[in-house]
Amino acid sequence: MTTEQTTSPATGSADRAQAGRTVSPTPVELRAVEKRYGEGERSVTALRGVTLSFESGTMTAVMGPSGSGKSTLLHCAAGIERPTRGNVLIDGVELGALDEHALTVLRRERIGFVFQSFNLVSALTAAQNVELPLRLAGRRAGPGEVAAALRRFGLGDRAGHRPGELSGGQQQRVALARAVITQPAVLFADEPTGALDTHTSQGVLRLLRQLVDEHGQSIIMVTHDPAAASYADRVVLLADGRPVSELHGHEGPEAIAARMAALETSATGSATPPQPASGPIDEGREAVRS
Ligand SMILES: Nc1ncnc2c1ncn2[C@@H]1O[C@H](COP(=O)(O)OP(=O)(O)OP(=O)(O)O)[C@@H](O)[C@H]1O
Repeated sequence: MTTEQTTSPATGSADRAQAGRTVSPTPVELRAVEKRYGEGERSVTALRGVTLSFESGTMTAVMGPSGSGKSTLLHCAAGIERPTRGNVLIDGVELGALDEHALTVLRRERIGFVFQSFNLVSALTAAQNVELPLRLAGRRAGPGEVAAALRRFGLGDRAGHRPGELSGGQQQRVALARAVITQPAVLFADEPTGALDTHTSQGVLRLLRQLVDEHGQSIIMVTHDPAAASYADRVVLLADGRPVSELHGHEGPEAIAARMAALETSATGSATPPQPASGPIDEGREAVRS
């Protein structure tokens, strides 16, 4: 693993280094990643040689027209799908070299995921949902660890509530607490505000930003929403399975929307992205993608 300790760009990196966890300067790297679905005439090439790296302690938004490959990129980067060609590295570890078990362990320990549809386990309380990734890894939460995680996301008084008793914004905050309880190298967010109203979305986006600025979390977020992308340090625009341009430095939603509009005009095809799992308790494993 080619990791090194660093104290920048945010204090959280220092926190984690002090806690004994190394912080890679490049937590996620894609090298010439291609992804093809199916074979022969009916095959679809979703990613066409994508080379991208993502810096530690930054938030990147991935945007592009429908069918441009955003979800596929996220799923390949997170080790949920295997590329047809090319390499993905998480914390310097090449995913293609890992067998299914090792990949599962790496996903569980080093990757957090939040989805548009929250993917909480409906039969479990907020606290049990947050603790789930630790339990699946065969660990118990430290004393007060789950309560502290819930408080951090403004849910200190909701620990015993089940998802059905929580608002959409509260459910997404439980999902965020669950995604970062393992201190992942990277947090992937797939349309995290897609099911929320504007006001609630802003609350969730501010929390994501706070994770980056105060805790050094690296975040990669797919979104259709220029307002959501404006919270990112960097916006990568995809078209037809390739990155075609980038915006840097907290561009306003109008500038991002204008770039998207230009891309939309040259978009090809449309997509039905893979649907995330949802369901009863034993889908908890799937819900945290471990
Ligand atoms: N499981 C699959 N089997 C076959 N084709 C797929 C599969 N998943 C995605 N595709 C195809 O790959 C291409 C990229 O899909 P992807 O879902 O990554 O795009 P997207 O940019 O996330 O789209 P959207 O914005 O509509 O969610 C599309 O042409 C899509 O039809």
